Amino acid sequence: MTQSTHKEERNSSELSKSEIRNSNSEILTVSGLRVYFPIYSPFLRTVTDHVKAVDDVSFSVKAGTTVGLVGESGSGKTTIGRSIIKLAPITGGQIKYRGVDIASMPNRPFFPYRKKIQMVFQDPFNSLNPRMTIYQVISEPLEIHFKDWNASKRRERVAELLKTVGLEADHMERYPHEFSGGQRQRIGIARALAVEPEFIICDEPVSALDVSVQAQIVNLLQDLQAQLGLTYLFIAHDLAVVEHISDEVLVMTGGKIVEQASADEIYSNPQHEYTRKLLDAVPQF
Ligand SMILES: Nc1ncnc2c1ncn2[C@@H]1O[C@H](COP(=O)(O)OP(=O)(O)OP(=O)(O)O)[C@@H](O)[C@H]1O
Repeated sequence: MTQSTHKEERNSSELSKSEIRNSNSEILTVSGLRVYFPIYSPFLRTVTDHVKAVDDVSFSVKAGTTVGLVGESGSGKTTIGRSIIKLAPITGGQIKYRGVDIASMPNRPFFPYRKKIQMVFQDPFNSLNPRMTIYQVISEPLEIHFKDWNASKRRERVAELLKTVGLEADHMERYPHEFSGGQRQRIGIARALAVEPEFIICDEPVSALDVSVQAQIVNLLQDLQAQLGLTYLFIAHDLAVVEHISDEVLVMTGGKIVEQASADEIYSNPQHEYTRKLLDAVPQF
């Protein structure tokens, strides 16, 4: 990529960020999404059934907002997140990003969308390669998406990203095991931010952390949303975690969305029995 093309790309991404902040339009629309995993019988040597991990799911996410996706383990939350970035095979339905159907898109044209849509994973320790320095971890997506950047430009960007997530620039020479769980999640967030995404799928980003650290990471994500106009799909198994960060909440069980409402409505007037069950599990202080 030439320097001028790169500049144009940065300008257009800055333009789209201000558009995001100023618009309240839908950035992601999922319609009738199905993800069925085949169950193969080694005895019969054929597919005998399917796990309906995601079964006719529809929802949309407005730009600059957070949609919380809540449900118990195995309800299909991660599969939805993974299907948005083509890490899970889509059986049927549509996923539109800014009006373009990305579900049916081959990998090559999907590449620029993959830059706009990033994922933050649950377990920061497992998701970071222990043999890579923090510089290598964060600069990896830069090498993929900004191929014309030289090493000094990448170092500059990594230093800036570390400061953005509340760490020090000289942390880039260290290894993941030298950081606490909360710091490692900050590193995971810096890596996701590296390529200037618009939309971040946060897959249980605080579930592995102590409660006090959870609040710090949720606050950081909220600050970043305000600064950068980010849109989040925030996955959690616990309604308490999504309460403060979500504008809308989707409640999921058995591959289906059973309730969809604003965070306030979900808490004050839950309609579905399963939502009430999840609320009963929220600790009272
Ligand atoms: N690659 C796969 N092959 C077969 N079945 C799968 C695969 N991935 C997920 N599943 C199944 O799909 C269902 C939904 O899984 P998923 O991980 O999306 O749920 P989840 O709500 O995110 O749960 P958790 O919080 O435990 O990750 C589960 O029954 C799971 O076993």
